[in-house]
Amino acid sequence: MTYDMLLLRFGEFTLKGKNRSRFERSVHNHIKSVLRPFPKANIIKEYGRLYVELNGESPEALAGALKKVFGLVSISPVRVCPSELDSIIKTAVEFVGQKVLTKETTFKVTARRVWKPFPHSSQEMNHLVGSPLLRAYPQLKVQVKNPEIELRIEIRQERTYLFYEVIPGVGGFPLGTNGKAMLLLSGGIDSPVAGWEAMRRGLEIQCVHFYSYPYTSQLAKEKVMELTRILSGYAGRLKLHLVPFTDVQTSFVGIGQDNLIITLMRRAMLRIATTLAEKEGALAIVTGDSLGQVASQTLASMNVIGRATDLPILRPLVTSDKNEIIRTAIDIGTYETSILPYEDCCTLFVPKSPTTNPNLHVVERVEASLEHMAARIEAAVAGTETLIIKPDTNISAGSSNDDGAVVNEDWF
Ligand SMILES: Nc1ncnc2c1ncn2[C@@H]1O[C@H](COP(=O)(O)OP(=O)(O)OP(=O)(O)O)[C@@H](O)[C@H]1O
Repeated sequence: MTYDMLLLRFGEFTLKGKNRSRFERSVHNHIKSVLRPFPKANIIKEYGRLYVELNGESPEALAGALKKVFGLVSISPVRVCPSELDSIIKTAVEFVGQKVLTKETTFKVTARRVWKPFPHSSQEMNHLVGSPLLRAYPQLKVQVKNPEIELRIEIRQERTYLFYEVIPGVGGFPLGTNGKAMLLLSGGIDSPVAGWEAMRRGLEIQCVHFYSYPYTSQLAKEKVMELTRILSGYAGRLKLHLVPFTDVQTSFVGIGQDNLIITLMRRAMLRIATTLAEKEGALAIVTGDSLGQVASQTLASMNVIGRATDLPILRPLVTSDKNEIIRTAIDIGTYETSILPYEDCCTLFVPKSPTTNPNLHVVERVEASLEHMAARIEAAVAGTETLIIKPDTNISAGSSNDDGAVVNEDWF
């Protein structure tokens, strides 16, 4: 099938109101970044719409890449012709002729006259194009409901578009148009999905990962870097803050409060993430919590943990079932990496039965009794190494090692 262009459709919000130019700029940049591997493709902007000229690039491959662009509602590969009746009929006959038609292929024409000065209404066009098609291809049979072929024709002033398919995009808001947030990224299944959902809602994210060397390995760290690399495919590039958490975490061990360890750890994570957020100008913290999934994700736990920060905590997965989360993880490409068996610091020193109902006063009293906690938290922030990761970053080759930060210069 020969197509000339891809027609891109966006949510209404991108087309109207005072945010329009900001939204458009963001979408345009995002499209440019995902289409970088297709040098012949050319983005054109016309009458508030975006099109991609194929110039020989594969429409399937381009549509696959464009499914990473937030705010994009649907994509149609189109043939184009001048907005003149003869030309539209000729192009339609040729276009349908490229389809494999069996003995009785059901079809219909759905025309839409957007450019009102065009002399034939949408209804008239259905007949004016349908009749020559029936004459040219006697195997076609008109069927209004669920035909095998629906030839759609959109008549605009600049040109007319003919197409069959409307391929769904991911929707949401253009990247970064709703502010900035810190994503607490573990190596698990949930937090990368939460990060993707947050980006889809227009948030720019920066990832924060806590590791406890030597209890957690270099491989565990590289796994999180790889997850960040995959997520960066949706953002162009992402910052990853790697926080040394060993000192803070081990200070909770052996104080006779084993059932509170996870609560204490999570609160410390939030305090560190809040400081990093302030430095980076982020206004929220995103986590992969899903209500009731584990002890630290009961409502009572979330309540006590969440009070360690003044920033809003966004939990995109809070009401999702595990199966739904896994399905999204597979779709966005993070699942295979998430299930690699490298340990997360949260699984260390964890008691058999952590509390599901921590008491805020008790937790605060325990925290107040811990020596040098503020200094340990400060040291963790100071020791944080920040990487910039892009889709083509080679994680194992240029990665940081356990002795300190070795960051490949190309990443910046
Ligand atoms: N080492 C870590 N670094 C950064 N954030 C973390 C870390 N461990 C946990 N988190 C954050 O806390 C949330 C809850 O973690 P937990 O391990 O209890 O649950 P989970 O359901 O297994 O989540 P995930 O699948 O994302 O690991 C995670 O989704 C993540 O946002």
